[in-house]
Amino acid sequence: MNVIRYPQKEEWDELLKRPVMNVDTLRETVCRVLDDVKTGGDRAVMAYEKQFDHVELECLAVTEEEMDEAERLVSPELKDALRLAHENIGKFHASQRFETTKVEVRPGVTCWQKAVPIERVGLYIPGGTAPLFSTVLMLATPAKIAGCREIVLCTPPGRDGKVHPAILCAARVAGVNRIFKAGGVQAIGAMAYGTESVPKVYKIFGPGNQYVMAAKQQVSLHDVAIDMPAGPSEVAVLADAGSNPVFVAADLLSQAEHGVDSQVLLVTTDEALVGKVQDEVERQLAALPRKEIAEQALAHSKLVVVRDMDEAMELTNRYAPEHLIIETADYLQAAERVVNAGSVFLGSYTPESAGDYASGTNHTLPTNGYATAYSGVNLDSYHRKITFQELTPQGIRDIGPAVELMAAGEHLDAHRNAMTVRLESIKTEMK
Ligand SMILES: NC(=O)c1ccc[n+]([C@@H]2O[C@H](COP(=O)([O-])OP(=O)(O)OC[C@H]3O[C@@H](n4cnc5c(N)ncnc54)[C@H](O)[C@@H]3O)[C@@H](O)[C@H]2O)c1
Ligand SMILES: N[C@H](CO)Cc1c[nH]c[nH+]1
Ligand SMILES: [Zn+2]
Repeated sequence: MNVIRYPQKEEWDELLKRPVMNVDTLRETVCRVLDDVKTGGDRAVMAYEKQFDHVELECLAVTEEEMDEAERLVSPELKDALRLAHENIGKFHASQRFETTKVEVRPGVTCWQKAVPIERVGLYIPGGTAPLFSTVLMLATPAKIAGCREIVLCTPPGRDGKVHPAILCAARVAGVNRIFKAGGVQAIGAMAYGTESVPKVYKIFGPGNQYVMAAKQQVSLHDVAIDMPAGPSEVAVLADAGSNPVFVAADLLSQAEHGVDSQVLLVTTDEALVGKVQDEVERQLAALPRKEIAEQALAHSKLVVVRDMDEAMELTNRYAPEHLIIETADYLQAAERVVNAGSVFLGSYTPESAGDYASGTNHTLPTNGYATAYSGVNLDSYHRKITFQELTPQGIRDIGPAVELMAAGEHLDAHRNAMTVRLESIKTEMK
């Protein structure tokens, strides 16, 4: 990991750059695969499954027999863990339910909003580097609470042509309706356009690698809504002289192991902590089975020493990390100053792993600086808000003249007239 001591502000942008792929190469692949899926349907998806996932499929849909087989293969302990996580995620997301309140903005003018579930949603579950069955719970649990009628899931199969059993088990726990074997760009295309077997959905959710993230952004231009850009994982850890280097190193490695393009950042006010964290990273890394992946991610990760907490906060807010762990003595005060982050973990005993799996918050979060503008997945992501209004004759009298005037000012006479005919009708009735 590169150590950067007391960088000048002019150096921050360079320092905070993510290890992203060449945009043109990415776009070229993404557009080609999407076009093929749009025209070729299932056959194109299967051809790309062969090319990218090295698997020959005869059909994309997961069968009931495969679901039952998965149920037998997953240990009772893991099933219990899935149920515990499902319960906590459910509790937290159910607490986000929207209450409809009617507001009488003027006498006779009443407005309200209603949250209506998106009827058919598509969930993408990553499976290239690791089978992220926890993501099934993160995406399907709020979809179910929101009341989405049809929950479709796509995930890349293994080389044996099967979906990882824990993904299928989690899907059953969370109430997913239909599951398809498709990964990467071809999965996003299948859900965006629909194929012979995969239904076209109204909104696609879920994280993925840079191909998946770029494909979601591409289809969102014309074809389907998406939750947000959620790509390679990242974490910034904010630490001071009192922080535990063992915990800090563990937290950095927990995200570095996600993928070679993950990025982890330590921001500290204590120069002496850097060496201790470096030693710990080396020690813990040696014991990791996914050592090679984490090593590559660490190559473009940084340990940054800053002058004080003010600078630390400014730097992390500029970075807008997907996850921010604050392990400083004054973490509650620091938390107040967070403006840009996907999800924040407070104190020494709150590792990001807690939120990744089981505390209840959602782990599907904006990356690559998009935390400046997007929220992570939450209950509202599965809703549309439809507004309603009702005007009485009293309301028409109250706001009618203003509407007439404004419509005339915009030279929209038909708009003005829709109000005028009502005002006249009220006058006539009163006579
Ligand atoms: N932001 C979040 O909320 C969040 C949450 C969980 C995971 N993640 C991230 O999701 C990512 C998962 O990535 P992954 O690769 O393990 O799984 P993935 O399922 O996202 O990607 C695997 C698919 O990528 C496609 N692919 C691979 N190489 C390709 C190529 N050269 N050209 C075209 N397509 C190609 C294949 O079709 C394959 O099925 C990780 O980066 C992880 O950090 C992010
Ligand atoms: N940290 C990931 C989001 O960036 C989510 C995850 C799933 N499994 C483990 N971690
Ligand atoms: Zn993680």
